[in-house]
Amino acid sequence: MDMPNTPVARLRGALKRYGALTAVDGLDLALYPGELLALLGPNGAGKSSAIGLLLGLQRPDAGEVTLFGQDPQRIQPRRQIGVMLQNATLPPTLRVRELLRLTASYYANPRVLQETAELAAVEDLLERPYGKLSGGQQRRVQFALALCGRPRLLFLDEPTVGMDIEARQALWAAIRRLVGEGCSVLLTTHYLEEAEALADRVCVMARGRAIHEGTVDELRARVGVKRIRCISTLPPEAIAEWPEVAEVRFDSGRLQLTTAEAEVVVLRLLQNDARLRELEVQRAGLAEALTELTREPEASSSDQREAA
Ligand SMILES: Nc1ncnc2c1ncn2[C@@H]1O[C@H](COP(=O)(O)OP(=O)(O)OP(=O)(O)O)[C@@H](O)[C@H]1O
Repeated sequence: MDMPNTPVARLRGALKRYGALTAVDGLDLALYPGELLALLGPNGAGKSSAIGLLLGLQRPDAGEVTLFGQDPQRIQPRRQIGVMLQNATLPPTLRVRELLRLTASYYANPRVLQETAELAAVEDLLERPYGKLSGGQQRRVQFALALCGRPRLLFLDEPTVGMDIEARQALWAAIRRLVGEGCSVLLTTHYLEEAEALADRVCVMARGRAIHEGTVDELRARVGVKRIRCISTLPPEAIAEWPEVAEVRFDSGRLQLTTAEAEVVVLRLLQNDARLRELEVQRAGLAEALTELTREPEASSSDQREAA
């Protein structure tokens, strides 16, 4: 799939191992100017490791990593990014105003302090020592620090953890505004509604790899799939031939069908099997779909991945 622009951040066949564990397993990922890409996936999928590679915090064992077309450890690309990681440690005695001034001084063309404070909704926290703030307030300050340098690219690793609903929605509004100004954003989140609210594109990771990439609508379309369970005398091989049926399984005496057209399939089942019993139709939610997408395929493959 060709995109017209050059990526602002890119991983090509990136591999990162920690001892015997492969955290990032030949990952290709590209982020384009002005887009918000959400990186989704279960705990340990490799999202933070992928961000660590893009930030130059870790070096890949194989593959290529570029930030604005350059090595991420070089100062020029680093000056154009803002970062909000999961475990930020900041000096607790410094006041928020001081932290913002200090961080802004690293950038060539930072925002004025008032604008940063307003964007991140930290105006009322400016005179408070960082260490005395609540968890949610500290996250807002970390967001302010990430955007104060007017970055072209923002890395937001689970930015709204610990925030109440109001703070979360204010942060979403701020992110939208930044993207509207042309800033690119790489976001990781476990809140699917956050990805739905913000992302142009999502990349679902599992076991260090990208297993699904596309728009939120495309992910939703996969979610649109329903599961039908029933006890039937119809042979599974015959049902597998029905055009609306994507998958047939036979498990503990029950048929389990996957389909995007549940009503049509239910009708055919009822028409063809007068003795059909225990019919159930389940819709996969977004969270369920992600679980489905990222399920460990075989015990053996995870054993291989973590083999000592
Ligand atoms: N510094 C490290 N040393 C050893 N193993 C690590 C290190 N960092 C990450 N890992 C392992 O690499 C794998 C990927 O971890 P990573 O933090 O990238 O996942 P993640 O998708 O960001 O997870 P989460 O959603 O929990 O933040 C995990 O199995 C983790 O235990």
